[in-house]
Amino acid sequence: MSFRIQSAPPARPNRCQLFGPGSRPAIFEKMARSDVDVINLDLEDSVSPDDKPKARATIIEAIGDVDWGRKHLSVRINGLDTPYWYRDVVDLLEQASDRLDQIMIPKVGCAEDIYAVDALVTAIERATGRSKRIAFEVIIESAAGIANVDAIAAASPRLQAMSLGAADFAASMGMQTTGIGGTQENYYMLRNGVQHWSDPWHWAQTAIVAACRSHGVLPVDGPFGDFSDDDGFRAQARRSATLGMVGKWAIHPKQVALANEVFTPSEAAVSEAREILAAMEQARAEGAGATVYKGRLVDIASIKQAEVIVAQSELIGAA
Ligand SMILES: CC(C)(COP(=O)(O)OP(=O)(O)OC[C@H]1O[C@@H](n2cnc3c(N)ncnc32)[C@H](O)[C@@H]1OP(=O)(O)O)[C@@H](O)C(=O)NCCC(=O)NCCSC(=O)C[C@H](O)C(=O)O
Ligand SMILES: [Mg+2]
Repeated sequence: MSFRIQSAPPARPNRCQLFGPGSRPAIFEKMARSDVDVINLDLEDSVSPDDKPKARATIIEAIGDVDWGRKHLSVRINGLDTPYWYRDVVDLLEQASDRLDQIMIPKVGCAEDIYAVDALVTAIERATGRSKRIAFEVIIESAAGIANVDAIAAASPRLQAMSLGAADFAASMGMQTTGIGGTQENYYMLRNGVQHWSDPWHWAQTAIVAACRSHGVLPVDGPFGDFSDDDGFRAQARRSATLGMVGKWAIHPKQVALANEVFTPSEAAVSEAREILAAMEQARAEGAGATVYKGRLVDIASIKQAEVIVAQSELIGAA
C-alpha cells in the first residue's frame, strides 16, 4: 500500500440500479416496490426532447409523492452538451423534496464537467437552504470519459458512484456493434480453427474500477440491453463482480433478481472467507504469515481478500 491510504467508498449497497423513463410515471410505483438498492429516474436518453419539460415536472412531483422506502433515489439529468441540463439541475434542486439523494451526470468527459455541476448545485443548495447535500454519480460513456477517468473519479467529494454506459461508450469509441454489453460476435481469438470469445468491455471496466477504488467511489456496471437473455446478463455481471464492480443497472424488472443474485456474496463464498480469516488467525498465533487452506496458499493478502467478501455481506445484511 502506498503512503496514501485508499479511501473507502460510501457504505451503502449498490447491487442493482433500476432505470425508468421520467415520461412513464405509470411504472414509478412498481419501481418503488422493486427489490433494488438504487432507483434511477431518467430525464436523459429514454425521454424524447419534446417530453423533457413534462418529465422533469413529473419526476419532481413523484420524488415527494411516491414512497421510495429506503432506496437510494437518483435522477439522471441531461448531458452538458445539451440545452436541458441546467434546467434539470435548477428545477430539481429548487423544487424536489429532500427525499432526492443523488443526481446522475451522463456522458462525463472531464473533471471540469463535474466541477460545473458541483458549482451550480452548491449555489442552489446555499440559496435555498436545502438540508441534505446532493450526491453525484457519473457515467463513463465516451472516449474522453475513459481517457480522463482518474481525474473524473477525483473531481468532487459529492461523487459516490461511477458506471460504464456500454451503448454510448461503444458509439463514441467507434466500435462495430449495436449490442449493449455482453459477448460480441466478432470479438474472438482463433486457435486451431476454434473461436474463443473475449470481452471487449474488460479494459474500460478495469480502468473504471481502478479509478473508483483509488478515490473512494463505487464502480458499477451499466446496462445489458438484451433483457430476454438472462444467461448473458448473468455472465456479464459475474465478470464485472469478479473485476471489483459492486452492482449493475437493470433496464427491465426481469434483470433485478439477476443483479441481486450476482452482487450478493453467496453463503458458500462468505463462509469460505470466514474460514480463511480463521486459518490466518491461527497461523498468526503460531507466528506464521502464511498457511495452507484447502491445499492452497493463503497469506496476509488473503486476509484482505476475504475481508472484502465478508464486508460486502455485512453491508448488505445491515441494509
Ligand atoms: C424496456 C422497456 C421499454 C420495456 O417496457 P414494457 O414493454 O412495458 O415491458 P414489459 O411489458 O415486459 O413489462 C412487464 C411489467 O414490468 C413493468 N415495467 C416495465 N419496465 C419497468 C421498469 N423499468 N421498472 C418497473 N417496472 C417496469 C411493466 O409496466 C409491466 O408491468 P405489469 O403490466 O404490471 O406486469 C421498459 O422496461 C423501460 O422503459 N426500461 C427502462 C429504459 C431506460 O430507462 N433506459 C435508460 C437506461 S439505459 C441507457 O441509457 C444506456 C446508457 O446510457 C448507455 O449509454 O449505455
Ligand atoms: Mg448513455
